[in-house]
Amino acid sequence: MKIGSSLLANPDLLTPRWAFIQRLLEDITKLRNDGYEVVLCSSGAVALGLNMLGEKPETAGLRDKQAAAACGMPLLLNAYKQVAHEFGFDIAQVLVTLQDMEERKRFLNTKNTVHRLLQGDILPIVNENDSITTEEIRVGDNDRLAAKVAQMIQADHLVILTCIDGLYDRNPEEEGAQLVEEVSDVSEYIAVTDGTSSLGSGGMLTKMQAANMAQNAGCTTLIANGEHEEPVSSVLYGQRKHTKCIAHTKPASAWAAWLTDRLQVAGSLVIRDDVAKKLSKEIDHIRHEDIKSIQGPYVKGDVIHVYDEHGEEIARGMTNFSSEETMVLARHPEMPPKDLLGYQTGGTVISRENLIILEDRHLLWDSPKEETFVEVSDT
Ligand SMILES: Nc1ncnc2c1ncn2[C@@H]1O[C@H](COP(=O)(O)OP(=O)(O)O)[C@@H](O)[C@H]1O
Ligand SMILES: N[C@@H](CCC(=O)OP(=O)(O)O)C(=O)O
Repeated sequence: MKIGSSLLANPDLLTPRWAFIQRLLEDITKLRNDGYEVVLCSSGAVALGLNMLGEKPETAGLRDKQAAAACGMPLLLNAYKQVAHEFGFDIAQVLVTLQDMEERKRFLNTKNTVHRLLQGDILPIVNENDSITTEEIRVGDNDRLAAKVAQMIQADHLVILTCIDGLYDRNPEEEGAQLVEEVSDVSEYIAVTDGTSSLGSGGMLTKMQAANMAQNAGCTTLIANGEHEEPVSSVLYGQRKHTKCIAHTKPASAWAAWLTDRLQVAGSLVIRDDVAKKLSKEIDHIRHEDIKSIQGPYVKGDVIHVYDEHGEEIARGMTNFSSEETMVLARHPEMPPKDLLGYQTGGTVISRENLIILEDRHLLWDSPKEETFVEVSDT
């Protein structure tokens, strides 16, 4: 489950909302007794740390927020620790960065830690390590981070608690806005997800993106207002209104889900239209001679996005070469790759087992700006 900042910090005083934490952990105790394994993804560190620095949410910059997270994290965890103690269980903190989710080895390492904590009956509390992340290398919102965690542990449900009853069919401030109770295709709602609460980071947009990632991994997302006596179980047991984003009946494998549903784009390729048309039918990998242009820099092992010549995203895959190496290979298709790179290689840029062709179920990313691509034909 994921808990937004405005539920954990008093929006005016920026102090912990003890009563909410009490209700939440009491409810988690009940769920644990009912046999659920719970992982918590908690926001609130930045909001709770601002007072110590004399900063306000509206005016704090990135450096202020990095420092505020360092101030607020112990306050947040202390609150959880104290209340969990009352209910007779232990908590543990798992602080992660973007790379821990995006790099396969680190992802699996984090997964082992979370599983070991669950085995020990300890409640893992996950958050981004905001103090050491910068604008370019951060997840930035805990909605998508929670979806990554759900994907990691192959969760059945992701419950996102926020300050509103769920997704509305238009700006919730607009007259006549209606709660959407069930969503299959989240792409239908991306256009109506503008804006956040005063303490929030991603608003409904990142909740929809998170729901899509979870769906693809076979996990149903429930988005609900946290202001309730039994904030989570009442949603999970269908006792009050919320938004349910239904999991796909044929979820991707753990590998395919990790590869496809990502938090940041490392780089991109544009491939020739004739190859793009045959992809998945006659062609199942990408070779250096298929490439029209490259957007880097990226390194070997990064997951890159593949576009056709019209800017439509068609696949994602783990690359066998850095962007520099790919360019060298693509510019000299007539030469043996071994001679170009100085080591034995076949020149396949994305191998079959590392290439996922996108389906309707995936939210597509906009093509990066044209000027950021380097044409293979330019010398
Ligand atoms: N279509 C929509 N339906 C519901 N909320 C929306 C919608 N579009 C934007 N929002 C905004 O999303 C906010 C919730 O997200 P956010 O502020 O990030 O909360 P949290 O801190 O819980 O993540 C709501 O307060 C609302 O202003
Ligand atoms: N990692 C940040 C929260 C980021 C975030 O997603 O906030 P929110 O939109 O309130 O869930 C923190 O602990 O303050």
